[in-house]
Amino acid sequence: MQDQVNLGALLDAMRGNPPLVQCITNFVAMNIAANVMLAAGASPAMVHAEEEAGEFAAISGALTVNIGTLSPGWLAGMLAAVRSANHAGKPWVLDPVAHYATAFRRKAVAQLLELRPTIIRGNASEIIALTGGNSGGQGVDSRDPVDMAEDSARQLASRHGCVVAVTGATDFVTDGHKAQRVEGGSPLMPRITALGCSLTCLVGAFAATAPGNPFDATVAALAVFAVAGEQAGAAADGPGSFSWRFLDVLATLDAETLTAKARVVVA
Ligand SMILES: Nc1ncnc2c1ncn2[C@@H]1O[C@H](COP(=O)(O)OP(=O)(O)OP(=O)(O)O)[C@@H](O)[C@H]1O
Ligand SMILES: Cc1ncsc1CCO
Ligand SMILES: [Mg+2]
Repeated sequence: MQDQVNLGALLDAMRGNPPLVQCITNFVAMNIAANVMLAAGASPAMVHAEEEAGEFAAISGALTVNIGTLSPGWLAGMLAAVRSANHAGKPWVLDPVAHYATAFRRKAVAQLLELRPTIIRGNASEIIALTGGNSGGQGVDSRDPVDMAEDSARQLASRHGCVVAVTGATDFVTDGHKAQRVEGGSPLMPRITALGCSLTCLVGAFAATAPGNPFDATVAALAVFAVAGEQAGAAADGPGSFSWRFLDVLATLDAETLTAKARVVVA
């Protein structure tokens, strides 16, 4: 029997002591991800230069690394930040955006995986391809259902000793032993760019709050997105109004509502 994650307590704990999270994310995501973090109650800093990324990781509560708009200089900054986070015992989250698309990305992700991420968060196509499976992904967009990625997620979690989150219509989280699904969200979410990248940063915020429990931290971040996405989606006229409504709902979502509305089930 798996314990229920105490979602409301984790949200209050995160907001009560807003974690500084170093977010190395892509050019597309930087603004929306920072706004999502601030609305949810975390403290993001987009710091990626090789000259300072390692120093900054040492003073952050967690680090997130997203390869969406990769270049050699950024990769050097990512590797410096990850080595420093590992040295300082800080959790770090990998978002392997479209890693299957080019040799440069594949090599970068292999290097990052060797440095043992605490958590990997990706869409179904990305997670399937990380175990060498045939994914239907096109560029940064998933073309596979989450249930097709569940075996890959379990394998990946066991192989790398990390938590793996696959997101989509219903999310799946595993540490290789236990697994849970998070239902909710809105079909409008994949129609706005970089919400997955923003979610990766929020996973980092919860991991900073609960560094000893990356599984619960991941479920909590996904549940916040699922509940806020569902509420924003119910009121939105399309992707544009969804985007601002999502930020407003994130900012007002309280622990009681999160606990009452979240649909987290054992897988
Ligand atoms: N069809 C859907 N219905 C409900 N929620 C969804 C759906 N698709 C995605 N989501 C939600 O959208 C959020 C982002 O997940 P998604 O899998 O789209 O990330 P992604 O593909 O990495 O996004 P991006 O690369 O654009 O940042 C998650 O909270 C996920 O649960
Ligand atoms: C559209 C896009 N291109 C590179 S990264 C990114 C954001 C979604 O992953
Ligand atoms: Mg993505």
